[in-house]
Amino acid sequence: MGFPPPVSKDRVITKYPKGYGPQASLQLKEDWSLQTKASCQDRAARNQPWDRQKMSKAVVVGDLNVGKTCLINRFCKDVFHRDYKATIGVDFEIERFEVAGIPFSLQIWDTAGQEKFKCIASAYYRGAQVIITVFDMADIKSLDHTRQWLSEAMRENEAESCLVYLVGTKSDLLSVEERQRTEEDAMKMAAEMQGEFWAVSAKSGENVSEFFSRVAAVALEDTVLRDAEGGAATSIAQANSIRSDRADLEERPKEMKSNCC
Ligand SMILES: Nc1nc2c(ncn2[C@@H]2O[C@H](COP(=O)(O)OP(=O)(O)OP(=O)(O)O)[C@@H](O)[C@H]2O)c(=O)[nH]1
Repeated sequence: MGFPPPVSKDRVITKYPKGYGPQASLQLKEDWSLQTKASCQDRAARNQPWDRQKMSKAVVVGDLNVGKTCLINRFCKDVFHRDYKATIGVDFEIERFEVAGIPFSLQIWDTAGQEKFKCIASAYYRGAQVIITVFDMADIKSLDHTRQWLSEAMRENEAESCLVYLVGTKSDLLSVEERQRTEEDAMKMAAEMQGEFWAVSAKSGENVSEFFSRVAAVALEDTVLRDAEGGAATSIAQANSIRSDRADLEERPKEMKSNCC
């Protein structure tokens, strides 16, 4: 089976990461629950094989051109491209973390915002524990559309509950006043979605790794608590379904793309 490569230092999360701000989140706690910490200590002591480690699926949705791919690329590869290249269908990256002492992987699915590719992308919403709805802070219409993106993602996903994030990108393009106004509107939308708001810039890197660290820490806790409720099989079953998603993505016949588009 072998050992996985070590997790890079900036993916080791020992302290519960803060949210974007007190008004941006419904969840203001400052640490993992005692149950989560006890469970993590227990798992770390048992040193479980890496192929049975916890994994969560996050899907990133939103209008075309809002900056979904750039956000993921900034976090996973630390690059930023100025030129727009539309995502065709879906793609994903896996980022490995160590959270509260245990290995944890976040699978981040980048989906196409273009209408003609939507039917490919929505087939991959299934099994997502985290839904990240993205809008462009310099294009207020894209904020209005996040409601629709979230409801479609929830419908296709079929999960009972999800962790919801509303992310405003391109914060570097706004003046202080514009940013303040847009953030106020976005925080209202996030509250309506029962989600958490973040403002980021893939160009400058502002808040990108803080955001994904927060997602990883919250998702790990959610997974641990679900396991405690539903038996240890939950996250392993989920990891298996994620693996089969990858196989599906690679093997799905080309005709699906041509039928859709
Ligand atoms: N100034 C600025 N431009 C950005 C930022 N993020 C993305 N962009 C630009 O916005 C355009 C679209 O970015 P993408 O990440 O490709 O958008 P997308 O949402 O993935 O688009 P689809 O794949 O069509 O759904 C590109 O030209 C990027 O350079 C940012 O933080 N600041």
